[in-house]
This record gives sequence, structure tokens and C-alpha cells, in this order.
Amino acid sequence: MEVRIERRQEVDLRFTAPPSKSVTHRALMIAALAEGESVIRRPLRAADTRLTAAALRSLGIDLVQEEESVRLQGCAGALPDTGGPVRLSLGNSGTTLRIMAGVSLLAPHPVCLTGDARMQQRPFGPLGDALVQAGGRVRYPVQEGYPPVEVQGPLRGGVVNLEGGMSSQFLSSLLIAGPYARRTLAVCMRTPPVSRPYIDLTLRTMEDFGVRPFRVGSEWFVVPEGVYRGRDYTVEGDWSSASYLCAIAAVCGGRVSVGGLERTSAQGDRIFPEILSAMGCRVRWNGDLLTVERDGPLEGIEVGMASAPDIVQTVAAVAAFARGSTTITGVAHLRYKESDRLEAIRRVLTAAGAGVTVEGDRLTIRPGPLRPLIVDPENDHRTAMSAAVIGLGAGGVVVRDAGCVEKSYPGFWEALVGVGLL
Ligand SMILES: O=C(O)C1=C[C@@H](OP(=O)(O)O)[C@@H](O)[C@H](O)C1
Ligand SMILES: C=C(OP(=O)(O)O)C(=O)O
Repeated sequence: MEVRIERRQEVDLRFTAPPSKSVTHRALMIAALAEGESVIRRPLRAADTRLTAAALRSLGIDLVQEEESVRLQGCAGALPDTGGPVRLSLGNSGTTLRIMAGVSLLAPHPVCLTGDARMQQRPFGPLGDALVQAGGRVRYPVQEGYPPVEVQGPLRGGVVNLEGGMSSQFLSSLLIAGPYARRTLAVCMRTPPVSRPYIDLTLRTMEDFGVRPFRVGSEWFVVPEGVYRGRDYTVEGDWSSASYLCAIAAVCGGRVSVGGLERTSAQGDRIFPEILSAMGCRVRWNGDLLTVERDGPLEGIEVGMASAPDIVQTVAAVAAFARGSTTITGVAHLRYKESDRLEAIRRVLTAAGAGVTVEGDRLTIRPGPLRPLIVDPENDHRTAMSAAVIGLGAGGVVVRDAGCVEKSYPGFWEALVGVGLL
């Protein structure tokens, strides 16, 4: 599917944010490990969360898709006997593959976790090392430190050292399986974790299901033995997906309102309105309705984004329309995503006419007169959605393989059609 996007100005639009991908993954996995039944309401139904649901079924979990919810019978931390080894094909869902690797140590048979060609280039090694320290067996049939990876329990627990500089998903994996380790699991971060708010989101979701891990200083995470309790759980809106909608107001001028978001969410991407505000937009809340407005010029800013990797492309797209340069720091881990996103930003924005410099973990965008372009998102949903933002501000943008948004926001293009932007 190919989408052509033309320039729009002075918009006045209203959207509802889709459900959160990160919360849906966590709620499904934790409910599967809980004692008793859970109903997960308003789950995100997208490629990646479907992979999580299918993987849980392959591990023997009774999971039923209902019209507005997912119903699961939890296994109380002991995944059922599936009769033999299990193979999980997890596409390019890093969250599913990494978190499910820890969970798989609770299965009675070996589990092989694999993914598509790009997933096989995304690092796993630090998590593999940690799972071994926690008592598991880990084997890499193709390339040391990368999926496919074969894991087998038990999850004994004890003290585990973990490198945090590549992905927070490694720690989330240990934390989520942690309550069912044979003895208390204590994770010591050897390097500070990137994408830190995703760890808070993990801790908060664990607490929502009745287990309370705690931190000691900034380096230690301790998970006491415990049991998650099944429950009725409603998934909040997705702040990363909402960033593309809010950005429309910034690049087109006018006003965009987005409903369905939690103002105090643990999702780190909820800082996006603050970033837009620093760039010259006005932001206000009316109940749970967020409104972003712009009627003056956009300014370039300097911003650290180690904690919010998934909205870096949205900020970069908006930065291309500002009066001055924007520098984004702390973003080296963007190289390990669905694509090398630092390279994707450089490729798309330079083709559009902006100047882009990538130096170490720092990205600088210098606005320039923007010109029409064809974007191949190379199967990265966030490249496609941020290209749509550029298109709405500059015009003449064609996004090829636009269906790749299916990974996190299947209704993205329909949402733009629904308000008359396409
Ligand atoms: O735990 C999660 O739900 C996620 C963690 C982040 O990854 P990293 O921790 O690898 O940066 C983020 O980019 C990803 O989209 C979702
Ligand atoms: C990086 C992402 O997801 P994952 O790591 O789950 O593939 C993302 O959605 O931008």
C-alpha cells in the first residue's frame, strides 16, 4: 500500500489515541502468569500484541479474544506441559521476544524464540547472560548474542548482573518472570538503563497485579517471591502513537485534540507535549482531552531523549519545520530498533531537504526548505508515521509500504482519512 500526503494548514482536528502497545504486552504476559482469571479490556489489537497473545497460547495459556477484551486463565507461574519443546516466531517485536524469554524459563520444556531478519540483528546477549546467572540455560543456534535463542529453566533467582545501555526490555524480562524464581531475584545494573520509564511501566503493571518489587539505590532491583493475582484490567492510551497526532498541530498550525490518554501515565512518551511546548506550541488539558495548538513560529531546542526513544522520530520531523537547529542527545540505542533509526532519520530528512548530523549518541537537525519525497520506511512503523507528519507539513510525500504501521497502530491511516487529512 502506498499513501500520498499533501500539505494541510490551520487544522482543527480531534482524535482518540489507540490503546498502549507496551501496556497491552505487559498486561497479557503478567495475566498469563497470574493466579486466576483476568480480563484485559481495550487491548491494542496490532501485529505485535497479536504475536504476544499467540506466543502465550503456544506456551499453553488459555487465552480467548472477545469483542472488546481478552480473557486469560493464568498459570500461577507454572507454564503448562505442552508435550515438548516450543518454537515462538515473534516477527520484529522486540518487547515480545525479550520479555517472553524470561517468562519462558517458567516452561517445563526448552523454548526457542526467533523473529524476522531484522529481529535476528537486534541484541539479546546481555539478557542471555543474565538468564544464565539466574539459573537458566541459553543457546544461540545461529549467532552468539542474537535471536534465535533457545532458553530453558529453571529460574533459580539470586543475584544477577545486567548491562542496561542497549535496552530496558532486558530488565523488564527479568522483573516480570522474577516473582516465580525459586529464591529472591536481585538485579544489579552494571550500566544505567536506557529507556528508563519502560522499567517504571513494568514495575507499575506488576504492582497492578499484586506484586511489589523494590529498588535499592539506583542500581538494584529486587523482586520478592510472590504470585500475581488475576484481575479486570483496562489498557490506557498509547502516548507514542499519540505523538504523531499531536505533531500535526505543530507542523500544520491550528489545533489538534487527542482523547484517551492518561496525563500521569508511567509511559515516558507523555513528555511529548512538553517538548512541543518548548518548541513554541500551546498545550492544555480539559479533563482527559489534550489539546496542542500552534499559531506562532516553531523554535529549535536541545533535548535529552534517552528515556523516550519511540518519539525521537516525531520530534525530528517537527524539528525540520522549526526556525533553528534542534539537538537530541542520548539516542545511541535507536540503532537497535525495527531499523537503525538514526540512519532512518538521516536518510528521510536529508532527502526532504533538511540537514542532519549524527555524532555518537547525538542527533542534530537543521531545517531547510523542504521538498517532495518518496519514503520507503524499510518496514519501520515509526519511520512511516513520522513521514506522514512531514508530508502534512510540507506536502508531496509518498509513503511506500504504508501497511507497516500495523505493528503498533493499525488504524493510523484510517484516523487521518477519518478527519479529512487524506
Ligand atoms: O518495554 C517496552 O514496552 C518498550 C521499550 C523500549 O525499548 P528499549 O528499552 O529497547 O529502548 C521501546 O523502544 C519499545 O517500543 C517498547
Ligand atoms: C522499538 C519498538 O518496539 P519493539 O522493541 O517491541 O520491537 C517500537 O515500537 O518502536
